[in-house]
Order: sequence, then C-alpha cells, then structure tokens
Amino acid sequence: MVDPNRLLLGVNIDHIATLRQARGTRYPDPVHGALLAEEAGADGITVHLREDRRHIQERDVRVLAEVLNTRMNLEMAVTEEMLAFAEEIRPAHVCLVPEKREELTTEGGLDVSGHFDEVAAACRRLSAAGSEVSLFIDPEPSQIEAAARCQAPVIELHTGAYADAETPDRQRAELERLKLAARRARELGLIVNAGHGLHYHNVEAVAEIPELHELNIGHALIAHALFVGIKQAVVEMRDLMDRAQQRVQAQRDAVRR
Ligand SMILES: CC(=O)[C@@H](O)[C@H](O)COP(=O)(O)O
Ligand SMILES: NCC(=O)COP(=O)(O)O
Repeated sequence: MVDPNRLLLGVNIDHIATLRQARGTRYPDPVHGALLAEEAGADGITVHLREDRRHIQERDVRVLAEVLNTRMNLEMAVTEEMLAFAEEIRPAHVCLVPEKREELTTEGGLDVSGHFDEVAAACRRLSAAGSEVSLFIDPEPSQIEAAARCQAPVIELHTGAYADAETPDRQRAELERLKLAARRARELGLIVNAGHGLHYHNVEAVAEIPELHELNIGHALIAHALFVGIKQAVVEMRDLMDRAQQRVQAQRDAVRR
C-alpha cells in the first residue's frame, strides 16, 4: 500500500514544449511526456501556461485535461484571460504565479500581501469553479500569512533562492528559511508544496522537510530525461525523495526508542 504521508512528485512538463516550440513542430508532444511520467510514478502533472505562450499552449492544457490519469496543476498568472480559461478547463489544481514577459523563468513568488484583494478574488473564483488553489510564494512569513487570509488552501514555496545559492552557507540559510516557512504555514492550516530549480543534487534536503506535501520539478528532470528517458528520470527523482523521507522517519524512530 502507498504510504499516505509520502511526499508527492508533480512533474512539470513545460520544457518538453520548449523543445517543440523551438522549431514549431508537433513533436516532442508534452502530452506524451506527461503520460510516460505518470506511468513512471508521477503523482501529478504541472504545466505553466505563460502569457507569452513560450512553451505550453492552450491545446496542451485542453488535451491533458482529457487524458491525464492523475491530476493537472495549472500554473498561471492572475489575469482575466487566464482566470476565464481556468474556469472553463477546471483543473484539479491551479497555482497562481507572478509573471513577467521578459523574465527567463519565474524569478520570485507572488506578492500576495501587496495585491491582496485581486488574489483573494481570484482564489474565490477558482474555488467556485472547483479547482484547489495554491499560491506560489517566497518563504516569507508576511506572504504566508496573507495566503492564509486569502483562504487559499495550498501554498507552493519558491525554492529558487535555495537552488541558486552560490555558497554552502547561503544554501543552508535558504534551507532554514524554507523549513521555518513550511512550519509556519502548517500552523496556519495550509497544505505546503515546494518547487523551482530543484535538481537531483539538491532535492534531498528539501524532501526531508516533514511539513511538505508535494514537490514540483521540471527543468532538471526534463533535461535528465534527454539522456536517460523520462521514465528513468522520474524514477530516479522519486527514489531520492523516498530515501530522504525514509531517513527522516528512521531518525524519528531512533528518538522514540
Ligand atoms: C512557476 C514555476 O516555477 C514553473 O512553472 C517554472 O516557471 C517553469 O517554467 P519557466 O521555465 O517558464 O519559468
Ligand atoms: N512550480 C515549480 C515547477 O513547476 C517546476 O520548476 P522547475 O523545476 O522547472 O524550475
């Protein structure tokens, strides 16, 4: 039986679409990648439908909504166009993210406290459409508290600062911020996910944070898949996450003895 406390893996397939868009071809199809990722053990599929449509297209989201066996997590900006699209598709999960057209990737978390009314209204609309809403935020107490006040049931902590840390000290400090943030969010009753920039060499310390529910991982996993295949790339990531959780459990058991 699958452990109900197992840390879940959401596989972000955006960068399969990046390769397709580079040539304007029909291949590689992110939908194909999503189905293989599910077969290999992904617990969900994440797609970010960017305003500039640089990778995932509306067609991808529509087809995924029809064929996924797990669940879709649609990442999107808080715009009228995207809200109307999500209300039509009604994905299982919608993650609200900040977006800048000129950015290389999502540089930081959503400023929930600074745009409280707009984000709270989006949460209400999406919940009414039947989607579970999550807010992609930096591991900052003020943002976590604002997310709880918005009545979003889920947050996703942006792990980019941890992943990009250039020194071990900086990385330890960023990991500590993530741990404190996860603890605070759980105290407030939020479900806590995390993601961005996670890689095979930095995922384990994050996977050891006991309050986390799901990690969303894309770029590094799809890059690895180029060489080992997507199923193997998912299995390897899953193994690292499982082993990290088993270590935490073994430490807990040792303390109890
Ligand atoms: C919100 C987030 O962290 C991911 O969706 C990530 O943005 C992957 O896509 P990009 O590389 O386009 O940012
Ligand atoms: N929300 C984070 C995500 O979906 C994956 O981000 P990345 O692993 O592509 O950086």
